Amino acid sequence: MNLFENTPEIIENILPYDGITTYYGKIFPKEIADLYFQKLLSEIEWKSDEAVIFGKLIETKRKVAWYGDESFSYTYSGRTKTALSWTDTLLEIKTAIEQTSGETFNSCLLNLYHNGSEGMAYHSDGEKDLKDNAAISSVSFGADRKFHFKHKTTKELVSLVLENGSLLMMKGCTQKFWLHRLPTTTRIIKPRISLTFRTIQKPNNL
Ligand SMILES: O=C(O)CCC(=O)C(=O)O
Ligand SMILES: [Fe+2]
Repeated sequence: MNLFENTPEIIENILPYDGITTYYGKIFPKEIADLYFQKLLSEIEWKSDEAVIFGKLIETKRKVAWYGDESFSYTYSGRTKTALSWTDTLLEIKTAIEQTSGETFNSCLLNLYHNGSEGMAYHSDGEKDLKDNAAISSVSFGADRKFHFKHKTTKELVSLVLENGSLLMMKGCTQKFWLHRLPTTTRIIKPRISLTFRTIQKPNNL
């Protein structure tokens, strides 16, 4: 596959200050992105996510999965999860992302949003297991969805559309200063899969 056949317009930094978030645009051609969407839909062990909201354990409609180099444990939204081993498809995508960005990753959190009624509320990914200031790259397949950033103190908003086959990379101090969310919408009736590649810090005794 030649990733550079259709070199997309790169937006080096979509944030005005306090972080670096690069939008690489559609790094996969449509046919390849559609194929990856179908493969991921059937191959990944999708599970409902669990979150504690007002002291109650809630199951999300959005499905999630967690893959990595080793059986890492990772705490996300207050719940601890253990990573499954990479599939061939995930390794292929990971290699493409690493080549495009020059960054490396050891794990990936996947999200499946069945339609626009499912999203993710404002948060930042600064959990203690994540390496400080390491890049987080988000690959999108399926329906195009809006993505919002909000500065934690100035409240400035930045919005973009994450397209089918696109790559967004959050790095530097982005997580420290900015929240991000995937807003819900009634307009979108098709599903979307996102892959967020991350670097989990290994405990010192491993
Ligand atoms: O689906 C997305 O693009 C965002 C997912 C996200 O922010 C996360 O998993 O932390
Ligand atoms: Fe996130």
